[in-house]
Amino acid sequence: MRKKGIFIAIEGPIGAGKTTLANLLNDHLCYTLLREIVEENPFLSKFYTDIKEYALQTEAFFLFNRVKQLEDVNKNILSKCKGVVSDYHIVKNLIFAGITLDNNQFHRYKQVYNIFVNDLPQPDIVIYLNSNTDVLMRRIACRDRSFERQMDRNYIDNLRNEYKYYFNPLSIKHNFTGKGPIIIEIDNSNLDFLNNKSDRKYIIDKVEKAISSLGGNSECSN
Ligand SMILES: Nc1ncnc2c1ncn2[C@@H]1O[C@H](COP(=O)(O)OP(=O)(O)OP(=O)(O)O)[C@@H](O)[C@H]1O
Ligand SMILES: Nc1nc(=O)c2ncn([C@H]3C[C@H](O)[C@@H](CO)O3)c2[nH]1
Repeated sequence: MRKKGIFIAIEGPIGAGKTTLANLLNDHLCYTLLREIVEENPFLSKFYTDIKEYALQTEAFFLFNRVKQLEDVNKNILSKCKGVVSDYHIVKNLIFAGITLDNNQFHRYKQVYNIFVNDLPQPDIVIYLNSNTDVLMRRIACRDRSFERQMDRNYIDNLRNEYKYYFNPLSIKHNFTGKGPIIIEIDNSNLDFLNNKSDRKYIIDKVEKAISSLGGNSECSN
């Protein structure tokens, strides 16, 4: 019998489809949805005009907000044996900070990250969503957030590479705490899980299989 609810986190570069998939999975599973803070970050739009200048404030804000969100979710949801679908994993702080901060800042940021992350709930399942850079750029443009209009292709390319490094099977043990989550890697370049039933089933089947291997419940109870 599990003592905690199943915790599923979705990760991947900007525009990979995390929020879209989190909504869809959550509708299917009837878990609690945890959404990342975006518009609330007062530094983010300035960050996109001058990454070097605003990186430290931006990364610090994201880190401390996520720590608070995950502490709350642990106390109020997971510990009551209810499941959570999150559209981020805390490791994204290191992935972004690794390319936006200078070496000195990153070294100090990582020390703070490590202090907090050990006490946070770790996901049981991580869905790593990826797409090629052309598709990511196209989807970011279609979504048309005002602060992402001048998105630099090199930034997205660097992010994709950093994600690849973090989710490389050889480095997963080192990058994720505890015994490590079940990782489900999905290339979302040619899928359309919003409109295509079989694409949706493809993902849901994988997730349900992972949930049942953990002794969890993937059926909606209401
Ligand atoms: N498989 C797909 N096919 C077509 N469009 C998609 C697909 N997945 C996502 N999209 C679209 O791409 C855009 C980006 O998706 P979404 O907002 O879910 O990405 P995200 O990974 O949450 O991004 P961010 O990192 O910025 O939060 C949205 O407009 C969404 O509708
Ligand atoms: N610098 C930086 N660090 C983060 O931890 C981080 N997390 C998300 N984002 C940006 C990406 C999208 O524009 C938007 C939505 O994901 O917010 C981040 N940017």
